Amino acid sequence: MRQTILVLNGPNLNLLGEREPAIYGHDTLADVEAMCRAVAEPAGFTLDFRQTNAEHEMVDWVQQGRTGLAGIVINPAAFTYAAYPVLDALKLVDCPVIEVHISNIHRREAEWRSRSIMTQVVTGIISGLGVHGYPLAVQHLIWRIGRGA
Ligand SMILES: O=C(O)[C@@H]1C=C(O)[C@@H](O)[C@H](O)C1
Repeated sequence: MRQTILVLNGPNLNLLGEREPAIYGHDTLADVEAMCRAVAEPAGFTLDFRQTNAEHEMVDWVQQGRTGLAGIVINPAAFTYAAYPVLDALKLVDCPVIEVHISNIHRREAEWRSRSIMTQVVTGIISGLGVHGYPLAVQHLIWRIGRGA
C-alpha cells in the first residue's frame, strides 16, 4: 500500500509567519508541517514535507515522486502562475495531487493572482482556508486511499 504523502511548498513560504501576516497568517511553515504530521502519522502514513525557492528543485522533487506516492499536496506559491516546467512534471504523476493556497487566490489580483495554471492538472484545489487547507488536503488523500480511490 502506498504510504508516503509528499507536501511541496514553493517560494517565500519559508518566511511564512513573518511574510505578510495579514494575508498568510502568523503560523510558520514548521507549524504547518506539525499540523500535517498530526493527521498523517496516526493514520499510518509517512509525511515528506519540503520547501524550495528554486523552480528546478520543485521539478526534480515532482519527477522523483511521479510514481509510488499515496499523494502530493502542493502549494506552488508564485510558481502557480507561470512555472510550466512544474506543470509538465505534475502531468507525469500517478497519484492524486491537491493544490493548496493559504489565501483565496480568487479574491485577489484578478488579472494574474487568481489564474493558476496548475489547477488544470491537479485532482482538486483548496484555497482561502488559511493554513488549515494543508491538513485538510492530507486528510482527503488518506480518505481517498481508504476508499481505494
Ligand atoms: O495563498 C497562498 O498560499 C499563495 C502563496 C504565495 O506565495 C502567492 O504567490 C500566491 O499567490 C498565494
